[in-house]
Amino acid sequence: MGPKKILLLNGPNLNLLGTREPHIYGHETLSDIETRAVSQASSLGAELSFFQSNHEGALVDRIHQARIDGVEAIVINPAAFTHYSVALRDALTGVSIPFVEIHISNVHAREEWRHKSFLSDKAAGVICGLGTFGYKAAIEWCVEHLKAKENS
Ligand SMILES: O=C1C[C@@](O)(C(=O)O)C[C@@H](O)[C@@H]1O
Repeated sequence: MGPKKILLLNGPNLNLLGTREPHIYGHETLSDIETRAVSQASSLGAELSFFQSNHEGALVDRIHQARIDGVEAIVINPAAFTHYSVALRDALTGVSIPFVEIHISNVHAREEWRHKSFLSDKAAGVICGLGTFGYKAAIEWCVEHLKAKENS
């Protein structure tokens, strides 16, 4: 059996990380996050691919492709789509791949409409407010989870 496949997805405006409201989202760029994620996964014996889009349909398509590619876990920061996308929820539940929802900021300490997520109740877990460290924690969990599943 080959290495466990993990997919990292980022939604709209996260391509602007580094310059986008740094007091909320910090100074790291998306490329910093993706590069670190690839090497973290590989050091844990997994294989990570990544994708960012500002378009809901493109993310839906990538989620469908994940099933064809044999991806076993998804880490997703759905960004603004979190708060209103039935399509992303249906795509994630439709492919039946466990996913971790992550947010860089603590959405519960922000505007009330950010408290609602269309994904959280379907997620294996939700991480928010830990900055970009949340990605690292989510990836580590995915690898542990997949290993435990394999050995059970
Ligand atoms: O774009 C984003 C980023 C975010 O998902 C976060 O990572 O904190 C929080 C969302 O409310 C927001 O729309």
